Amino acid sequence: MGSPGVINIRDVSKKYVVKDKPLEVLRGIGLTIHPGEFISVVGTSGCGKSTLLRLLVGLDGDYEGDILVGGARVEGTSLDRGIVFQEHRLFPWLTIEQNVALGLESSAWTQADKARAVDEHLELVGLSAFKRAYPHQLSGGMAQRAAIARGLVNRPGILLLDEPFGALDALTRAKLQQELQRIWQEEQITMILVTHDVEEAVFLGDRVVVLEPRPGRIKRVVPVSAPRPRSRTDHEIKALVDEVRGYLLEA
Ligand SMILES: Nc1ncnc2c1ncn2[C@@H]1O[C@H](COP(=O)(O)OP(=O)(O)OP(=O)(O)O)[C@@H](O)[C@H]1O
Repeated sequence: MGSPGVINIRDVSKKYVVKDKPLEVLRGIGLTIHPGEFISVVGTSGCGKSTLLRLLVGLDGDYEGDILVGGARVEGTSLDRGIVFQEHRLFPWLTIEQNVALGLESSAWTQADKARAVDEHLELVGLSAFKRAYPHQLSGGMAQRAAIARGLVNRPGILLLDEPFGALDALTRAKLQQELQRIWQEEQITMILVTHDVEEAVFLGDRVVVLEPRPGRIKRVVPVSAPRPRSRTDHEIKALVDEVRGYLLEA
């Protein structure tokens, strides 16, 4: 675990059945994601972003085309792919430490290795002092950091993030974006972030995938070559934010 494989998404299409009628949500999605890359996915509401993440994580195997990780077809969920959602999904009756340890439930590690990994990941997200606290004692941003620790504790090669900062205020959000950038650089894993926030997508991504709706298709893949650590006031970042916004308005 830990060394991410290349992800090949080949001609992926997905339909749901709504009221006995097929609803085409994704059509002909093709993308190769390199190990250690940070990919941001943006698109208007309902264009299939979360659906694409569900297919990548292996929560839904009912689609056309292929999704391969390290050459092997995605079949169900895997300890090698962590996921973080918009709501932190921490259990209120467990401490932060116990919640993070849940990410290791099905791992074959020894208790000592598990305890060490939990401590290291609480440290990574700056929550060591809160390990014995309960979720209601944390702010929204701290709870989301705990969810990121839980997603990473198993040392997956890939972390999928579905609007992880969507419910946070602007300042907390900006802080967590910086943190996520640092964590991604430290962990050297592949991250795929779904977001509505174009600035966030450009600030964090090596490439920004712009989806167009009905059915969801890739409209553009925009490379972001600005050096890291990045600044939001960087000219290139600002110009790319405008460019991506332009594509979304056309979509
Ligand atoms: N389980 C399901 N059954 C039927 N339709 C679904 C299901 N899940 C999603 N859909 C439909 O698929 C389309 C894409 O949904 P999805 O959640 O992937 O979009 P999204 O781009 O993530 O949206 P948002 O940005 O609003 O979160 C929507 O029209 C949604 O109603």
